[in-house]
Amino acid sequence: MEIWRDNVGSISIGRDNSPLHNVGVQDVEAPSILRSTLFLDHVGDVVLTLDSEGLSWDLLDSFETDESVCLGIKFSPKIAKETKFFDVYGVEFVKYGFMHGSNPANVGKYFLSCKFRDSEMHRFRVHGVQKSHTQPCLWVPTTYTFGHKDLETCQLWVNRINASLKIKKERPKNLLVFVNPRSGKANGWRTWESVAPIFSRANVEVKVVVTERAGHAFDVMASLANKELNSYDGVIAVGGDGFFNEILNGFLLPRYRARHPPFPSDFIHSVEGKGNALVPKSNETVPETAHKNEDNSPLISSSTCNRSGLENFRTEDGANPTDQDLEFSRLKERFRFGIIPAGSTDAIVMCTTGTRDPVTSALHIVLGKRVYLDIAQVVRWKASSTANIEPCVRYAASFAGYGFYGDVITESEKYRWMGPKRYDYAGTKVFLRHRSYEAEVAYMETESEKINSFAGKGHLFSRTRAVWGPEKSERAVCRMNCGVCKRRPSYMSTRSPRATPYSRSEETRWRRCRGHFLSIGAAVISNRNERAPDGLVADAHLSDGFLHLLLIRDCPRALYLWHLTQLAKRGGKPLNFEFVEQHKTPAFTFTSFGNESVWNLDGELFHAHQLSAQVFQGLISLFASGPEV
Ligand SMILES: Nc1ncnc2c1ncn2[C@@H]1O[C@H](COP(=O)(O)OP(=O)(O)OP(=O)(O)O)[C@@H](O)[C@H]1O
Repeated sequence: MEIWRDNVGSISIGRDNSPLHNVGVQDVEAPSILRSTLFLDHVGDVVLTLDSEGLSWDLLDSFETDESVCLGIKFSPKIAKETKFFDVYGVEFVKYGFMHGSNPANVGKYFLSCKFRDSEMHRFRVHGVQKSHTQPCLWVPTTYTFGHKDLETCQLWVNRINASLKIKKERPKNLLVFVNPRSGKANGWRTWESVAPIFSRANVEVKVVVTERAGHAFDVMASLANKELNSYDGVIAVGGDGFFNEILNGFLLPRYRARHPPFPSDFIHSVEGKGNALVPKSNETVPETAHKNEDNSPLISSSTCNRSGLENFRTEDGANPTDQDLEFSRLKERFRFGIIPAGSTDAIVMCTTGTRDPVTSALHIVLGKRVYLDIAQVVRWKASSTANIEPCVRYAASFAGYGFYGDVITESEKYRWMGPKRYDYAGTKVFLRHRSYEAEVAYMETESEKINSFAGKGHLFSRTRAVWGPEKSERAVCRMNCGVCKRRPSYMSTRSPRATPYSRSEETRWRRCRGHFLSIGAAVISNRNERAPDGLVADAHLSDGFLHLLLIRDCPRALYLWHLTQLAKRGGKPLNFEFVEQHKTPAFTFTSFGNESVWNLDGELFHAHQLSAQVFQGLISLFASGPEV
């Protein structure tokens, strides 16, 4: 290939070595190679090449060799030499101005030959992403500023880079952003301000709504027509898990209709089953009693509860979905959620990006990453022991917890002014109370669960494993491009994607346990956070179609403290206690035998005396690529 170069003119060479003509913005189909001599800020003259993959550059004076030798010492340039388009999120003109000569710290060879040069020229900046050297989950923005005396040459490059970025269809162009100014240490707005420039550099249009009260984001999401929502590529929550939960419910409650999980007493003892094996009663219907919403939740009015609760969606056995269902299904496929962490816990961000960093999250969003997330549908049947049955649906993306977890969230609400520290304070208070609650839980048994209980009846080793759960080395931790999350769970294999695991009652077996529990929790994802670095359940996945039911039976306070300290430790084994049961299940039901009954859904209060929950595999997608742990 013949290359012609000088310091003023640009060079453009096509695949066939023929010079290219200036390429317009629309000219996406242009030949794929462009090459010019440009000045790279803090480096010097480079030959810049654009091809279908990205940009690469070589120092002009070392075009043929990458290193120089002086007094027998080799000097290799430390500067980056390329950036791929999948890591580039924007390009922009910057004002005509100074470009700086080579930086001795960066370019060994240039240091030796002392080629410093500062001069004014036309400039453009390419914005990309790079992984931090110390923490692979942390992404940092990088900028390369190129300059040329000739404006047209810069224009040509900006147009060509823009054209290459435009064909990245997964990248968002228009987003709805909710900012909770009260999140965490009340710094939601500052967090948004710190990342907003990333969105403008990436040419993403944003409509920003700063919430004025709890429930505001829910109301906006619930009231938008599907057509209007469709004009956005997604919605971004600048806040914590509770705020994200509000937006998620505003999206799903008025639009997504799914068959409910069974009512807690919808079971009869299995004919072949011994002990606590149960099957759901077929064709059981739940009384549709109108009842006032007793939950003081600002999120869901009783009308929303009734509407979403009573419309059982039965499409899996032949019924046709309505136009509205089809419209929602299409919307759900393309629409994505994003979270810019500003809350007190931020477990969903930790699990989906591997870190808790607003800039990393913003970069995941503008680069159009996608990861699917399981969502738990929680149906409260009765808010209190004396209430009538009135189904009320809520969705949770991370966790549903009762007992200790419900009490901590109730207590912590009184100390919101403390910011994130309120959880430590409330946690200590609740721990010292050491209360247990009588309840009954029934969960659907899956094949893997059966294997565990069968193994438990064998020799001692197997039994120890069944009670204590898998050893750490056996855990398949969820990662980027996780294979487990791509599989359909075994309980779904013979059914349509819409079918729930108990569509055919004869195929499912449930197990029941009653007792006094310190806590009951259902983790949708691992829930890694700063207080539990491996998460509540280290081997939970983002979209494997399972809930991890944790039943923590009453035990001496010292043992419970031991369990909690294991949770707080990296590499700890919080589930390796006899009083802790872990069941991987797609659904469970719960009935309290006490008077108070408070659940914690994604960090938000939910009063429920009787409830059922089920998981929907990969129901929504997030602008994230999964943790790189
Ligand atoms: N403008 C507002 N004023 C008061 N509360 C608000 C406002 N906007 C949203 N909220 C409510 O604040 C609650 C908590 O918000 P968020 O989840 O962002 O922070 P957090 O509780 O500190 O973090 P985390 O949930 O991660 O622990 C949510 O329930 C949300 O409904």
